[in-house]
Amino acid sequence: MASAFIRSFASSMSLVGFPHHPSNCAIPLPLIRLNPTFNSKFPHLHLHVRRNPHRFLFQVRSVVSPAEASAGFEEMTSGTKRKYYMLGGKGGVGKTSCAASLAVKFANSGHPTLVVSTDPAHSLSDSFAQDLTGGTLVPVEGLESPLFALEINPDKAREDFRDMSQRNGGTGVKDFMDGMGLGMLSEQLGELKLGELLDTPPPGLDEALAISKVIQFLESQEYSMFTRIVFDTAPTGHTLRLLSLPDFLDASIGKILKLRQKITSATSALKSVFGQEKPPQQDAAGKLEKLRERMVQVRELFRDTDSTEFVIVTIPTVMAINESARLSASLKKENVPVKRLIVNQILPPSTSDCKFCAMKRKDQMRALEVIQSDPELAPLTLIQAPLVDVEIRGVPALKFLGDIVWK
Ligand SMILES: Nc1ncnc2c1ncn2[C@@H]1O[C@H](COP(=O)(O)OP(=O)(O)OP(=O)(O)O)[C@@H](O)[C@H]1O
Repeated sequence: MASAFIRSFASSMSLVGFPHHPSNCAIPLPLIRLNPTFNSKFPHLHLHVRRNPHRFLFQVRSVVSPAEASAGFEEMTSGTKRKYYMLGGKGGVGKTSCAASLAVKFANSGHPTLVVSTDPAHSLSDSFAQDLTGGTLVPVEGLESPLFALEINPDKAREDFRDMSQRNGGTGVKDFMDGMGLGMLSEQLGELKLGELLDTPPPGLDEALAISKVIQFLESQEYSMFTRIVFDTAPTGHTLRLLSLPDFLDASIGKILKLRQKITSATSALKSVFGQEKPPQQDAAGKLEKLRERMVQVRELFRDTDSTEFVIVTIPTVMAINESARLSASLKKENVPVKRLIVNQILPPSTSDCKFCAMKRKDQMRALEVIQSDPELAPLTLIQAPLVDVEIRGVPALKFLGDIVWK
C-alpha cells in the first residue's frame, strides 16, 4: 500500500507539471493538483499545499477525521439506574433514525426501553414501520426484549384544547390541563382567568405536553420499569423552548404565588376589619407550590449529568454544523449535558471513478474539519455515521444502523 501510494503520488504530481525545484518557481497554488486517478485510488487522502517565502510545503492528509471516536456505548449501557437520552438537531438530519436505533440497541442489551417522540411532525411510526400513534405506550414488534414507543400527538391535543375551551370555557381547559398532568395549575389559576388567556393555544404547548409526560415518568408506576428513555426531539427551535419551559413556568408560578399571597393577606386584612371568617387559601397555595416543585424537578432532570444527556445529530455540511454549534452553545447556557455529536450520512470513500461522489466526500471532509476547529463542537465525542445504501426502516434496519453508530 505504502509503495503504491508513493508511486502514484509521484506520477500524479509529474502529470500536473510539478516543478523540479518548487522554491524557484511561482506556480499559482490552485494549479498544483493531484490528478483524478490518484483521487480515485486514494479517496481517503488529500493534498494540502502551503507556501512560505522559501518553499512549498506539501502535506498529504487522511480525510478520515482524526477525531473519529467510538460512541462509548458500553458506558451508555452500564448500570440499571434510569438514564435519559435526548437526540436533537436540524430537521431531516436523521434524529429519528439515530434515536430509534439507539432504543433498539438499548433494548437488545437488556434495558427495558421507552422511545418518545416530542417532534410535532412524528416519524417514529415510519421509522419502526409500525403504527405508534395514539399518544399511549405501544410495544414495538420484532424485538425479544421490551421496547415501547410513545408518540405524543400535539395536533390532536391542540384540537381538543381549542374545542374544549370554546365549548366549555374554563372547565374544558381544566379537563385538558388535567390530561396533561397540569390540572392543578388550571384549578388554582381559574380565578385568574387562565381559561381566557389560554383560549388560543400558547406557543410551546407541544413542549408542555412533552414535559408533562416527563413528570409522569418521574411519578407513575406505569413507567417505572424503564431503565433507558430515548427522546426523539423536535428540530432545534422547539427543543430550546422545551428546555426553557420549566424555567418559564417556575418563574410564572413563583410570581402567581406571590400575587396570591398578597391577595390573601389583603383579603384577610379586610375580612378581619369586617369581622368575617378567613377563607381556606392555604391548601390551594400548597398545591401550586407542589406543582412548582415538580417543574423544578423536571428542570433538574434536564440538567442532571448523571442521568441525562443531549446528543446532537448533524450532517456534514457547513450550514448544519454551524446550526449544531449554536444549539450546543444554547444547551451549554441552559446547563444541559452534551457529550456526543453524531455526524450522520457521511459518504464512504469512493472506490469508483464517480467524480460527484469524490467531490461530495471532499466537501463533507471539509465540513468535518470545521467541527475540529469549532470551540463548541471540537470537545464533543464525534460519532461518524455513514450514509447507508438501504432505507432505514423497520427493526432489522434500525439494528443494522445501531450496530454501526452505537459502538
Ligand atoms: N445514515 C443514513 N443512511 C441512509 N439514510 C438515512 C441515514 N440516516 C437517515 N436516513 C434517512 O434520511 C431520512 C430522514 O431521516 P430521519 O427521519 O431519521 O431524520 P429526522 O432528523 O428525524 O427528520 P425530521 O426532522 O423530519 O423528523 C429518512 O428517510 C431516513 O431513512
